[in-house]
Amino acid sequence: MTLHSKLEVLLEQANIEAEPAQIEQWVKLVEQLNKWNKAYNLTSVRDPQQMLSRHIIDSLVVGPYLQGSRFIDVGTGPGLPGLPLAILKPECEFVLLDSLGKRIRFIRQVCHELKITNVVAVQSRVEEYLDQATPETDKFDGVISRAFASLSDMLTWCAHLPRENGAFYALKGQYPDTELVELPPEFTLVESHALAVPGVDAERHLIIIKKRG
Ligand SMILES: C[S@@+](CC[C@H](N)C(=O)[O-])C[C@H]1O[C@@H](n2cnc3c(N)ncnc32)[C@H](O)[C@@H]1O
Repeated sequence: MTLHSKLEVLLEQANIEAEPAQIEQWVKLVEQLNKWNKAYNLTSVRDPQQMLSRHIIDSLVVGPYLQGSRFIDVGTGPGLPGLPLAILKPECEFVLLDSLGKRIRFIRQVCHELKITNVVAVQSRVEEYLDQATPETDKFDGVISRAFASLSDMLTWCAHLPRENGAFYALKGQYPDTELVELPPEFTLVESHALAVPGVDAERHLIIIKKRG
């Protein structure tokens, strides 16, 4: 089965509607991940067919929960989940941030090749990116992360990034009971969702957290 047809099946199973041009961009993203993986050590998933479910669909299932128009993906690595989401939501702006230069160079190269215009890739430690004095317009409706840090560390390092009423979206494996007990007191869990990811047997959960009002 080609990557294209396999992705079409997975998208249908996940109830994700997409234009042919978007499907083509996700396939090209997988091809770029596969091409640069050895040189840049981008992901431990080596099989492009596996990348479709474990990277593309696993990122896209977050899409329906995002509220707003400006997002940051912290610890994005090779652009996950930020790049698949930016392709899904071309009307939104995405900042993709990672401390490692080679991952940011990969994202810039992919954006150039795939003509993705709603992504800005930033090399920085998240703790050093923006500060309390940053205007609201430069802050974010959503701070997204996957496989980045404990909830407590993520919230502490990223507390200055959301706009007023903005949210944190953390993509986790098993439901993170222990991490939720240890949330810093100024934050509260607003929603959690068990996610079904076609082609992925492991548990997936989306945790949505906000600052207390
Ligand atoms: C395990 S990888 C996950 C990458 C991607 N989100 C994914 O799901 O495949 C964690 C990433 O976080 C980045 N990272 C770790 N600490 C960071 C920090 N303080 N600021 C920015 N990036 C950081 C690492 O360079 C790495 O690319």
